[in-house]
Amino acid sequence: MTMDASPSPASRPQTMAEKILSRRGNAAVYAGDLAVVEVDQVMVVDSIAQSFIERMERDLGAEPKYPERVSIVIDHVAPASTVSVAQAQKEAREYAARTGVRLFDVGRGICHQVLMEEGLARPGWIVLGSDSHSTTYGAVAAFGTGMGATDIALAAASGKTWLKVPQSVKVTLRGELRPGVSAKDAALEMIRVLGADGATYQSVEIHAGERFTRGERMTLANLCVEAGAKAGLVVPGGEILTDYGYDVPEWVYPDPGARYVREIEIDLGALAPRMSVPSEVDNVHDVAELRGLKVDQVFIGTCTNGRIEDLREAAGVLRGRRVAAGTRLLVIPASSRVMEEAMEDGTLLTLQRAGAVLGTPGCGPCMGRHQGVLAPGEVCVSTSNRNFIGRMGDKDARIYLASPAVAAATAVAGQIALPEDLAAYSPSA
Ligand SMILES: CC(C)[C@H](C(=O)O)[C@@H](O)C(=O)O
Ligand code: SF4
Repeated sequence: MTMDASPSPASRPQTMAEKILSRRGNAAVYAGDLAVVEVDQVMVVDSIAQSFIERMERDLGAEPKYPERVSIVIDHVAPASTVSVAQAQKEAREYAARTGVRLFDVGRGICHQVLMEEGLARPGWIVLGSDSHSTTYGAVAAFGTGMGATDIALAAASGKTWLKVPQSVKVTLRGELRPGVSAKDAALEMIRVLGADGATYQSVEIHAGERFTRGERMTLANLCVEAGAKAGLVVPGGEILTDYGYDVPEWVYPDPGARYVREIEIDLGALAPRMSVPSEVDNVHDVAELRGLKVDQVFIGTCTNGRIEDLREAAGVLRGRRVAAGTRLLVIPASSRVMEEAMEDGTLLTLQRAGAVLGTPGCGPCMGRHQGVLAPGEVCVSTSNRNFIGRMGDKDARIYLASPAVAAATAVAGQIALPEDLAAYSPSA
């Protein structure tokens, strides 16, 4: 279903981004060059589908060049919340039926999670999404990036895109996380160090050796866009791709001597659970400093932390305990597969018994469109990736970003808390 992605021979060492964008048949490219590249997969989300279809049919008068390389995912407001949303989704379904592009309908899950599960992002691929968190595909060494409806339509119509090859920032993660500290904490710390605009139009190349599972790598790559990054590429390591079924081609690894604009090191062993406080993602503090703040809603889910391991981590904290009176806990699995796994192993039952409200796989209230938006003055602890003003509802609501374990502990305590604070709340094992 795709072309030979291996790169043209290069005359000097290349970063991962430079390698992936040096498609065979083109000249080898380096940061600053313009590259015209074949695109392996184009992803369109529900919120953008209508303008995508308009660009394709009205402006370009074009059909998708390779329908099998285009996927539409109905995930952001799913099931539909209003008649106009329902109408837009109906048009997206009709478009998919008419053109033969893939459609993942209501309930299948969040675009990034679904594409990964379906093997529509693979090592060395170039994946364009109409969604900023398309950097997530870097978890499996795919160059994933977000673009607007026009660029996405041009890519679908021509099978190609053009982009300036980004400079790369090298982020090296050393040491080992302490118990109770997760990849989310490492990702938040990375954004703090990079800064909210610190990697604008750059590729964040994450060197973590054999650390981190594929899901954890998704969390790291997902957050990269919060530093403005064009892509977030995690250098493959360990066993991450063996259960995924795709080989990592040798050529994908960055060359020793490749040029980076900035190099950063983070000592994982020095990290405590972290939290991003309103209203900037890079405003990151230790959870311990924030303990005790009363919380109205806790949201566990999203493309950042709605995977099975995240739900299990939350269930581990909530088992035998109850969500505090006066606090709501909303749990939304990232995909139908995650939901099935969480049903099979009892994770959902544990969460439900603890008092969680379970939602349909999808984005949920992450961007404030439905299913749990916040009232003025409310405080939410969320496992998502953005805490901007008004992001989840009213502009006077406040959002704190954290790991699933911290979110779960907070739900039990009714105030910002760490799992270790819950001794007083544990009735049974
Ligand atoms: C709706 C979509 C275009 C948007 C994005 O680009 O990221 C959303 O997913 C978000 O997280 O804000
Ligand atoms: S879960 Fe949130 S961040 Fe992820 S794609 Fe959906 S709205 Fe965007």
